[in-house]
Amino acid sequence: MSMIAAFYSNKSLLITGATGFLGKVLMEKLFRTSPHLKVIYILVRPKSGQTLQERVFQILNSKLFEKVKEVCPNVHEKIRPISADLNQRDFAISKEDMQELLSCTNIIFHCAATVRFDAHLREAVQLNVTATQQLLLMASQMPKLEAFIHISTAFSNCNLSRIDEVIYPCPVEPRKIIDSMEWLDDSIIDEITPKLIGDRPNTYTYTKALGEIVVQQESGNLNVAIVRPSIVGATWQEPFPGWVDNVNGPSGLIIATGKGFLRSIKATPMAVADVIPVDTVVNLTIAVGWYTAVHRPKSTLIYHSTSGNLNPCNWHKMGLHVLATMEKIPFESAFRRPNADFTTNNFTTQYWNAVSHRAPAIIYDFYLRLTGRKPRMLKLMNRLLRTISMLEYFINHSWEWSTNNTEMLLSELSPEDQRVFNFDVRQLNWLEYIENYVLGVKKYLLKEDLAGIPKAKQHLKRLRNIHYLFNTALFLIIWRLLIARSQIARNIWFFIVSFCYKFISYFRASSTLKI
Ligand SMILES: CCCCCCCCCCCCCCCCCCCCCCCCCCCC(=O)SCCNC(=O)CCNC(=O)[C@H](O)C(C)(C)COP(=O)(O)OP(=O)(O)OC[C@H]1O[C@@H](n2cnc3c(N)ncnc32)[C@H](O)[C@@H]1OP(=O)(O)O
Ligand SMILES: NC(=O)C1=CN([C@@H]2O[C@H](COP(=O)(O)OP(=O)(O)OC[C@H]3O[C@@H](n4cnc5c(N)ncnc54)[C@H](OP(=O)(O)O)[C@@H]3O)[C@@H](O)[C@H]2O)C=CC1
Repeated sequence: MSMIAAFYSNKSLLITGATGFLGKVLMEKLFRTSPHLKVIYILVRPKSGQTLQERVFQILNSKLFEKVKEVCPNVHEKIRPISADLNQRDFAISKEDMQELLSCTNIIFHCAATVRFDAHLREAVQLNVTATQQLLLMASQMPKLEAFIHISTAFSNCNLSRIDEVIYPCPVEPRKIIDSMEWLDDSIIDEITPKLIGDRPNTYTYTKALGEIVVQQESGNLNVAIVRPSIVGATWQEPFPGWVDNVNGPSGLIIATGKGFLRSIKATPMAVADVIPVDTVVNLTIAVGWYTAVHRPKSTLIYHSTSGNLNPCNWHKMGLHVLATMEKIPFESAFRRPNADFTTNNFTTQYWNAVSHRAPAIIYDFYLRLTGRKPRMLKLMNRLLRTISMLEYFINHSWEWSTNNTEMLLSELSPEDQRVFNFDVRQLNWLEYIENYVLGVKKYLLKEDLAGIPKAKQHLKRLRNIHYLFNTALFLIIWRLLIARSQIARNIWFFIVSFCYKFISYFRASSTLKI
């Protein structure tokens, strides 16, 4: 029997960000391994015209939760959605709900965040720092609380190249930043943002670092721990391989590559691609919840959920694996054949962006116009290039994360727990993982039927022929223009033609002689 699964039985948990990528996988695993847990409170806001109940219904009826419904048929009774907006004071939670949360919660998993790289500093501070502070205040009023687990990111200190499982200070105290956001207007915030974030690439990583300091400073007597995942990817094993439901991080780039939009990218091929499967992160998080509650470490422990130092894979290898998989499992209706070259400096990046990305988009838009349709490809391409430019920082640097606490925790688990809550990334086979990832993107994100693979392959063949035809036509046109204008080109042309003529004559003569 798993000790960790038994620990969560009969417990009341509170999860923020449960409707997000990581939160859903966390809920799924908790229900599947501890079907006797009492309740999971989730803080949810109404969104896209859906009520809380509709959002929960949609999650429970997704493929991700199919296995849960077998082991825990009354799962819908065990999820208690609480209307909350983490941007509001007291999260806009009703008095009754707040009372219930305060008196019943045993463990908190704080996953909610804005993960956008372009979030305005005010918005990022509100969600990633102030909301964490408020949640800690709530937690301090919970008599039954056993552990508070905060999800941060391994990139919160990405301005350093070697990162230990410790909290690093920031030059300006989070409390001062929180206060200043209340009275500074947007234009001043815009002006000071670059100075505050310093050598970090965006407000996301900066505010996640501030969030960690808040956890350390304001946790009082609570048992707290921080989990820092790196680049979270599709599931490795559970509940089934390759599950993913948003385009963040690598998933969007896999789509862009498979559909033939992304053909080159500025990346350091030998830099470590620190991707970590979402189920590995979730297993570690659940184990951390158990360990923090049961062992009550004296200080706040940080756990890195990274792959680089235990099972490294670089971007070059990953790119090759992705492309090789796309040969076998192509995506439907690709714009061009999947291919991806690495560029290493700004000049070649600009050149290939013009030649490989914008030029084909302009030609395609011209074709759309000719056929009476609205041009859209250049706009789409420009948005993609903007997105890529924001991700570039992470594929052009390498980091070394120590994983002492994570390895210590693994050694503390019973063999059964190591199996049920496996977060040993050394067992990950990258080739197999990437194949399942690409397949998962096709099935769960693009919702493409596998029966369409032969047609997709046919389409790629057609694109290859168009590519050859286009290149031949282009070559002939350029050559014709050159011959018309340059004596050197004419001389070369006559030389080639006479050489071919002589070669053919010699070949004919020798074959006649043999007869
Ligand atoms: C095992 C996987 C291997 C991966 C290999 C990749 C496959 C390529 C093979 C080819 C070989 C080349 C290999 C090169 C290396 C690949 C790089 C791999 C990824 C590196 C990712 C680094 C992430 C670092 C993570 C740090 C960890 C964290 O803690 S944060 C969590 C992650 N957060 C994010 O990822 C958020 C990033 N997104 C944003 O901030 C915003 O989306 C935006 C600011 C970029 C854009 O915002 P905008 O308002 O314009 O609109 P939005 O609605 O959000 O999206 C606009 C359009 O862009 C598309 N989109 C969004 N994200 C991505 C994406 N990651 N990749 C591609 N496209 C993306 C989105 O669909 C929208 O499309 P349209 O509607 O059609 O315009
Ligand atoms: N994905 C990754 O690559 C990585 C993620 N992380 C961390 O993991 C955690 C989870 O990330 P991930 O699941 O990918 O992110 P998602 O963007 O998928 O999910 C974010 C969650 O936060 C919720 N949320 C956002 N704003 C509010 C609000 N105002 N009130 C209530 N809820 C809100 C969202 O709710 P809603 O559905 O209503 O929008 C959603 O449930 C984050 O802390 C992130 O920093 C760390 C490293 C890498």
